[in-house]
Amino acid sequence: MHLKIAILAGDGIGPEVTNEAVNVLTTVANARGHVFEYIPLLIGGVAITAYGTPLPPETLEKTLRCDAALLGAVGDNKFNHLPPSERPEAGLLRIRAALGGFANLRPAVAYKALADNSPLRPEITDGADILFVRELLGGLYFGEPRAWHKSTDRAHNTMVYTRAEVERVARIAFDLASRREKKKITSVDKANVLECSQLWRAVVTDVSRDYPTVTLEHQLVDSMAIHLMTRPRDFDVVLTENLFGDILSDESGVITGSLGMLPSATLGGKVNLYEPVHGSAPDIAGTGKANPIGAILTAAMVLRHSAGMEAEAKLIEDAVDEALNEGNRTTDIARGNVAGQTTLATTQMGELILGKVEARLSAA
Ligand SMILES: NC(=O)c1ccc[n+]([C@@H]2O[C@H](COP(=O)([O-])OP(=O)(O)OC[C@H]3O[C@@H](n4cnc5c(N)ncnc54)[C@H](O)[C@@H]3O)[C@@H](O)[C@H]2O)c1
Ligand SMILES: CC(C)[C@H](C(=O)O)[C@@H](O)C(=O)O
Ligand SMILES: [Mg+2]
Repeated sequence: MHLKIAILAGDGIGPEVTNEAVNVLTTVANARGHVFEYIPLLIGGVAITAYGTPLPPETLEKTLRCDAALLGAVGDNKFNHLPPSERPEAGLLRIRAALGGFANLRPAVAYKALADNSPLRPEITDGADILFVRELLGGLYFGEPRAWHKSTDRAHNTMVYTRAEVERVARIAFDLASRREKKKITSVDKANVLECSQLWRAVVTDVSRDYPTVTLEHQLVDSMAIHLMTRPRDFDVVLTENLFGDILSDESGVITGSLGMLPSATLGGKVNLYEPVHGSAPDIAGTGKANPIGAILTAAMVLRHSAGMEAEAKLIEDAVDEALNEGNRTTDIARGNVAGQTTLATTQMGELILGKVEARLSAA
C-alpha cells in the first residue's frame, strides 16, 4: 500500500508531538512492507509568519491530494491581537471545512495505570470508555452572520443547524454505537433554551428509529458536564454539536489523566483529518514536557480509519498501555515521588513507545 499523508505540524508543541507520531507510522509501514509518503505543509502561526495567511493555497491543494492529513496543533499567542478570521485557528477551521469531514471522533479512555493521576477517585473512572462524536462543520463556528461592531460595542455569532447536518453525524454515531458493547448514545443539547438544540433532539430521535439495538438518551449540556465527572462509566457514545463537543471533550481529559492523552479522527469528508485534541500548549512548548501519547494514539486512528490496519492500530494502543503500566510518564501525567515511576521527555516517551511497537510488530 502507498499512503500519502499530509503532515500539518503547526505551532508550539504541534511539531514536537507530530514527530513522535510520524516515527511510529514509519515503523509500522516498514514492518508491513507499505510506503507511507509524508508531505510536510505549513498551517497556523508558522504559515502566517512565512506567507501571511494561516492556510496557504499550497497547503490546501496538496492536502486535498493526500489520502489522510495528520495535524499537530495551531495557535500562537503572538497572533492574539488578530481578528478570528486571520488567526492561526482560522487556518484549521478552513482546512476542516475544505476537507469536509463532519464527524469528529474523540475517544476518552481511563487507563488503569493512570487511575491515580486523575483528580477523580479511581472507583469513579475505572473502566470509563467514552467515544465523543462531535459535529465539526456546523453551529457557532461557521454560522453566518458573525461580526464585532466596534463602533457600537456589539458582537454576534450565529448558531445554525440543518436537518441534513444533524442527520449525517447522528448516523455515524449510531453506526459506531451499534458496534460497541454498551450500544448506548447520549445526545447532548440545550433543548430547554435553543431552537438549534430542539431540531438536534428531533432529528437524533428520528434517526434512532433505524437503530433498534442502540439505546438513546438525551442530556442537557450543563448537567452533562457534571455527570461526565461524577459517573463517566455510564456513558458510551456521546453525540454533540460542535461547541458542546469542543468543551466536553477537553473536560474528558480529566478522566484519562491529561488532555495530552486524547486523540481524534475526523471522518466523512474528502480526506480524513487526524489531530490530537489538545492545542499548541505555548506554556510548555520547547521544554520537552509535551506528552506525545495523544498524537501517537492519533496515528493509530490513521491506521484504523485510513489504512484498514486495525491490528496495527490496536498494537500501538497496547504499546501505549504497556509503557504506562511500566510506570513511564511525561510531566503532565507524573505524580511527584511515586515509586516505580519515571518521568520522560517527549522524545524519550516517543522512542520508548516506538520500541514497544517494533517488538510487537515483529512478534505478530
Ligand atoms: N487542534 C488545535 O490545533 C488546537 C486545539 C486546542 C487549542 N488550540 C490552540 O492552542 C493554543 C493554546 O490553547 P490552550 O492553552 O487553551 O489549550 P492547550 O490544549 O494548548 O493547553 C491546555 C493545557 O494543557 C496542557 N497540554 C496540552 N497538551 C499537552 C500535551 N500534549 N502534553 C502535556 N500538556 C499538554 C498545556 O500545557 C496547557 O496547560 C491556543 O492558541 C488555542 O487556540 C489549538
Ligand atoms: C483551535 C480550535 C479551532 C479547535 C476547535 O475549537 O475546534 C480546538 O479547540 C479543538 O478542539 O480542536
Ligand atoms: Mg478544543
